[in-house]
Formats: sequence, C-alpha cells, structure tokens
Amino acid sequence: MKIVFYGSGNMANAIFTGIVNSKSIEPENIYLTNKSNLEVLEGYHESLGVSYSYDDAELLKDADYVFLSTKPYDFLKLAERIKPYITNDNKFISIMAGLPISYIREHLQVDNPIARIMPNTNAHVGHSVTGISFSTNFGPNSKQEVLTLIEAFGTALEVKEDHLHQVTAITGSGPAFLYHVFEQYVNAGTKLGIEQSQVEESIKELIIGTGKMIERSDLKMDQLRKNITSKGGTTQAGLNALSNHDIEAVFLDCLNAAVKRSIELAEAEED
Ligand SMILES: NC(=O)C1=CN([C@@H]2O[C@H](COP(=O)(O)OP(=O)(O)OC[C@H]3O[C@@H](n4cnc5c(N)ncnc54)[C@H](OP(=O)(O)O)[C@@H]3O)[C@@H](O)[C@H]2O)C=CC1
Ligand SMILES: O=C(O)[C@@H]1CCC=N1
Repeated sequence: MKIVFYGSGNMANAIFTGIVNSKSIEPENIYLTNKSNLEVLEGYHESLGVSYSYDDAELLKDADYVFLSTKPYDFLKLAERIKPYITNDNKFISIMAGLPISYIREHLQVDNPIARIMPNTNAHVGHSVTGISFSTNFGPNSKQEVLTLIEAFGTALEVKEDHLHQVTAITGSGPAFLYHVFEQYVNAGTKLGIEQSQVEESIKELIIGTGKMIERSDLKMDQLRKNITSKGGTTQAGLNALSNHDIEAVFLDCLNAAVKRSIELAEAEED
C-alpha cells in the first residue's frame, strides 16, 4: 500500500508518525510533500525513513490513499496543483476541518472516493480519536483498509458527515481545551506558594496517572471521583467550591464556539 501526504504539518506529522510507529506500513511506502519546506521533509526522511518528493506525477502514480492535510484555506491551491496528476487509483482522505466532501470533489473535479477524517494530535502516541465519514462510492474493502489505517494511530468513530463539526470541537480540538485547563491548574497550584517547576512536574504526573486510571479501571469517572471524596474532607470542600461555577456551561460555550467556526469554515469556502 502506498500513501501520500499533501501537507506535512502538525496534524499530518502526528498521523504518519503514528502509522510508522505501528509498523503497519513500510516507511518507504509513505510519501510526504508540502508547499516548500524541504528541510522538514528531509528531517522526517532521516528520523522515520519515509519518502518525500515534490514531483506530483511520481507522488500520485499508484498512490492508494492521498491525505489532504493542508489548512482549509490552502486547499484551492492544492487542488490546482494535483488535479492534472490524479489517477483512478487515488482515494482521498481529507483532514481539513469543515470542508465537505462535495466541496472537495467539486474542486478536484474527479469522482474518486473521498473520506473525511477528524483526528487529533494524540495520534503521535497512538491515541487519536478519529471521526470518519465516507463518500457513497467508497467500497467496503477500501473502507476497511482506511479504518485499519486509522486504528494504527488510535480509535475510529464512523459518523454522518454533518456530525463531523461536533467531532471536530469535542475531540479534534479537544486536546487543546484540556491543555488549557491543565495550564490554569498549574497556575492555581503555583499560587499556593509551591515552586512552579515542582507544581508542573507533579501535575503532569497527576494527569498521566488519572488518564491511566480511566484507561485501566472498570469504574466510571463519577465513581472514581467519589472514591477520592472522603465525607467532609478536602476533596468535598474543593468540589463544593467548584460547584459555585457552572463548569459545564463554560465547556458548552467553548464547544459551541468551535462548532460554529467549523461551520463557518465550510460556508466560507463554499461561497
Ligand atoms: N493541528 C491539529 O490538531 C488538527 C488539524 N486538523 C486539520 O489539519 C489540517 C492541517 O493543520 P495543521 O497540521 O495544524 O497545519 P500546519 O500549518 O501545521 O501544516 C499545513 C501543511 O500544509 C502544507 N501546505 C500548504 N499549502 C500546500 C500545498 N499547496 N501543497 C502541499 N502542501 C501544502 C504546509 O507546507 P509548508 O510547511 O511547506 O508551508 C504544511 O506542511 C487543517 O486543515 C486542520 O483543520 C485536523 C485535526 C486536528
Ligand atoms: O484548530 C483547528 O482548526 C484544527 C482542527 C481541529 C484541531 N485543529
């Protein structure tokens, strides 16, 4: 299987690194390209053993899957670049937030199968949650191949295309929202008077340990929380203070803003 990444930035990097680490595809069968940053391509060739090229005819020849991994507003220039070289073998996988399959097809001007995926950068460590939606002409064998590819860097969640806006907000952007919460937690912890570096190290370990508890325990998160909350103790006091703030409303505001932006990205390109 030959796969090609048009775009080798933050998200593509997490995907192809996850695929290489999973050993599911020989690195030399993974081809990278980008707009002009040759140094980046040479770096990945050195570190991961992947191939790279700027020759679109070479890249797309016999390419089974072609990842469209540019920012949404760079897609039109990408479409112009690759249109002359697309072959019947090429099945497209778009990671571009907001851009509908119909829009991608309109500008590639081909009937090739197109899938949209919404991964996140936890693909680096094989734990992406990736929403996926297929065009109607994506055959069952190819669908399975794509799902297997995605499972090389995390879990796949097949959804209706319209629901990719919500998936983008909840899990595509999700790691950034959680990083922001963790940063505020470190700031608060430091304000208690402990050395910032000690607070940062201990909260990093707290997050990793809590993640592993969620991964390994059979208990749901509310029970895991209750198991820490001794009656009349420190945790209950802290949770009482937290309940004075509508945390759910804060996150709903955050997620709705991300969904709104995803819809705007789709509408902006379709205008
Ligand atoms: N970052 C994330 O966590 C997530 C991002 N996404 C989606 O992934 C896509 C990329 O985002 P991200 O990786 O953060 O962006 P980056 O800016 O990190 O990467 C963009 C890449 O696109 C390349 N590029 C731009 N124009 C062209 C072109 N004409 N031909 C080939 N390559 C081109 C750039 O090349 P060069 O460096 O040479 O300019 C660069 O490698 C976006 O659509 C985003 O919505 C989806 C889920 C999560
Ligand atoms: O911020 C963005 O638009 C991209 C899509 C999801 C995460 N990053």
